[in-house]
Amino acid sequence: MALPALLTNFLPSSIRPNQHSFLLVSRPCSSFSSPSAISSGARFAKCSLTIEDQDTARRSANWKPSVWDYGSVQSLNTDFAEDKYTEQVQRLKEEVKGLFHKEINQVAKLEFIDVVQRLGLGYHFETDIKNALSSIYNNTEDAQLSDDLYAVSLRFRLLRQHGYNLQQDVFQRFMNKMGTFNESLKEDVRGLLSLYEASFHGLEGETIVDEAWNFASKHLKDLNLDEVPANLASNVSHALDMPIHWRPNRLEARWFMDTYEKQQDKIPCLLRFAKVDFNIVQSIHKKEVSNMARWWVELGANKMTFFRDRLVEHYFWCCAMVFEPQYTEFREMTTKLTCMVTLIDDVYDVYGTLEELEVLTDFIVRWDITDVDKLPLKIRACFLALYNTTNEIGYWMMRERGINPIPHMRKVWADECKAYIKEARWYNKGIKPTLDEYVDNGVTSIGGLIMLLGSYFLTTDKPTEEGLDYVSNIPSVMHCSAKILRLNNDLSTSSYELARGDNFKALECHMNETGASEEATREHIKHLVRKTWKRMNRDVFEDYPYSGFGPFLGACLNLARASQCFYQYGDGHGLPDHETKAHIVSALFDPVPLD
Ligand SMILES: CC(C)=CCC/C(C)=C/COP(=O)(O)OP(=O)(O)O
Ligand SMILES: [Mg+2]
Repeated sequence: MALPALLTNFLPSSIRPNQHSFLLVSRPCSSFSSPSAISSGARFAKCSLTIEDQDTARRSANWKPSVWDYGSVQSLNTDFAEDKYTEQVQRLKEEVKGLFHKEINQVAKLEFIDVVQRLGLGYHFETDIKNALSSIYNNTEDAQLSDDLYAVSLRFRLLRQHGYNLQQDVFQRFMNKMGTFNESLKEDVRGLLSLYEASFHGLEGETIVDEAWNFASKHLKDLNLDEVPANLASNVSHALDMPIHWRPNRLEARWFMDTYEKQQDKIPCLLRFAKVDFNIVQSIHKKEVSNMARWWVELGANKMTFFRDRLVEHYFWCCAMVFEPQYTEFREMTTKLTCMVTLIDDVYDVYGTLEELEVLTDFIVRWDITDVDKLPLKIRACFLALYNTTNEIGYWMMRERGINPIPHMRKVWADECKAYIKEARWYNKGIKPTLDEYVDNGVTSIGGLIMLLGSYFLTTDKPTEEGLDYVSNIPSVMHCSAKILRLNNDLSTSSYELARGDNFKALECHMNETGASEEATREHIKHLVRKTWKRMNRDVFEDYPYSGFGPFLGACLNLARASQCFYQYGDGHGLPDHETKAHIVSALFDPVPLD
């Protein structure tokens, strides 16, 4: 019997135990034409055409196939799920819990909390951390907490992270009459680094925190790292690459374990706990991603090669949003929704003609499959996949949690498809929107809103109609998260998108509107990203009227963090065979070695 295309596409090339190469697909793939420079203004640049579905001329993105072998993903080893590790972790947890009650000075306590969080263990000690920070917030007697740049910045960062709106004035004593930081502080590398990390917790209008960011960034970049102790130097490079506040916690934990290991004053039971816990949680994630691979293969999604086949990457986005072990339903169902986002995004951006997309939009807005045969075969299959997946999740929610989210999900899908069709019309009519018009629409067309809606109702035991209404009306925190995702995406993908024939993205809109250079435009968009982070930092301080919002707020921050990481070095979603692959291997597939 001939193998279906999916299986022949994903046969493993070689198997090497103890490495994850066996998970990777090795086969020649069509080369992706390199993008023309943005600044060349290639508005309707070349794209290859193929004839499919009723002889319609279509664009093609020549997507690279998945880098993962789905057969291997379905049979991942989940050794750390065994009882012996769970028992070990319980013992270690008790031991570490005891350390929270040890009498140590306030700065040492802050450092301890920071290490616990960076090792990925914060979720085990939410109450202990809350209690410790509350007493540190109320302590005004420890001189080091107000006079030492390192300690003041660390305290500011951790308190802000946990919802205390500490005033920016705490940095005033390090500044001169000109309103800038004292130049002598540039010798204090540890202090500068701590100030730099703290400055990412600023709010709009906080000029002192902005100045802190300018000052610390400049002097950290100017350092000769060869003259700095090795571990500190490595922390500085890591921070300049991406601040802690913008990093997905699982990736940070994996990196930080190796760094902490080299620290002279490390606490061995804490490190051991971090390693074993990481591997246990990873085993849960592996089980989930293998379930997802099974679903994807059974769906036969490979037969629709005109969209990006990125199942594992989609799962990784969801895992970055909410990683804690108890949220399997969120990760699995939202992975399915994210697959649908990519599928439908590619139908609108590349595959469909404007006329077909107008009809498709009408079907999605009406949420009605009557006369679905009016749609061309492949587009019909996509619509049905999206429709069935959404309804299946709605049915599960009704059965398990007694509430029907389908009307809310329908609304978000409808809004998303209306945003897509607007972009398709712009493209087809040669309309060049202003940056504001574009971003306003782009926050919806990036697809994150459906994932964030899911992060409310799929992580809450008792979702309510009021909570669903609130989230589906897109509160500011959710809007900011999607905006950061959109801007980061455009910073990295628009040159490719223009080359294959897609609408103007943020960069081109701004360049077209203002005549600014590509370089200046990139700086402007990065500035908008930082500005949006500041708004989101404030939004998480708000009092939310509904219970069970914790994971939702975390997911908003974490989706933005995931976008910082996926798009940091290019299009890590569309072309995921570099940094994204390495991230997935280290966070999802490779256990931490235990000695
Ligand atoms: C986190 C999410 C939503 C992941 C889903 C993948 C996705 C649609 C990415 C953006 O694709 P793109 O680069 O083609 O975006 P667009 O076409 O909107 O510019
Ligand atoms: Mg697209």
